[in-house]
Amino acid sequence: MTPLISLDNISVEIDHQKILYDVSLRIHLNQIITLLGPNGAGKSTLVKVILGLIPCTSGTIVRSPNLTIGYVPQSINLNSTLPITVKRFMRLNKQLNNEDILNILSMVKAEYLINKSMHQLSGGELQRVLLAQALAKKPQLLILDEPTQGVDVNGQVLLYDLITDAKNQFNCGVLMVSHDLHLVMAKTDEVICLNHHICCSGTPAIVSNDPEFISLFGQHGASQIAVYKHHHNHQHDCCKSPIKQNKVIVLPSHERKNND
Ligand SMILES: Nc1ncnc2c1ncn2[C@@H]1O[C@H](COP(=O)(O)OP(=O)(O)OP(=O)(O)O)[C@@H](O)[C@H]1O
Repeated sequence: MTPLISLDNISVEIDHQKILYDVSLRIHLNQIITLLGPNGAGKSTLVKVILGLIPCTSGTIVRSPNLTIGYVPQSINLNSTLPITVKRFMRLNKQLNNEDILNILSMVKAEYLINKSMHQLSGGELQRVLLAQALAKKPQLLILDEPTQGVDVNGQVLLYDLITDAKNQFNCGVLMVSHDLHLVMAKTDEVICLNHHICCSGTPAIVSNDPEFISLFGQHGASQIAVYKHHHNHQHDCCKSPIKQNKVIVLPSHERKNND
């Protein structure tokens, strides 16, 4: 199958600082890729390169013809002096009529927000509206940069479910930056760990029924605990998370509490 986008040996240098080097990846339709790595690893930069917002210093990018990309940014800056309802925000996409807006909002369980001010939305509600706007163009590729920032655990579970539903509905490829390993892994076809270069990648699998996770996240959330397979036969220092070769990740209890 032809990839939606292919990156080959991409490097990005800004002010003589190497932010990315030797990054190669492919994203296909109907595939979810999760990008993880420590702060400052270049994840957002890579996303911007893929979006065409930042040029690469070397390497090649090939996009499939007329590729449509829906993008959910890390955050948006709304002018607090300009009131804007969810409906008006959705209308910034001029091709949408009222029915389209309602349909796409109901897809992300946000139709009840249609007349609410964007400034009054909770973190989870805002992310769902941003997701709706990204989905409104029926993207072939959906890109999300830390979509669960400021969202509580139940909201995170819902958001990842909605992303998976969207992938199934549109058969699109999905690339998301996420730190929510324990929630996102069961939804992910491929994990890429970035620390200025791709230092490891692998395929996750579902683990089990840890009673503590069940009590924290409920049966549904607990079913999403990660297994991470490290494909390389060498070690890197990039992965802050407890990723070991072919080992199950079990988050330490203090991290679980932090995620509460
Ligand atoms: N326009 C820029 N000019 C100079 N340096 C930049 C620029 N954009 C990013 N950087 C630097 O590149 C590095 C990678 O930044 P980036 O935001 O891509 O990391 P990240 O992995 O997304 O981090 P985080 O997890 O904290 O969001 C950082 O050291 C950052 O300061």
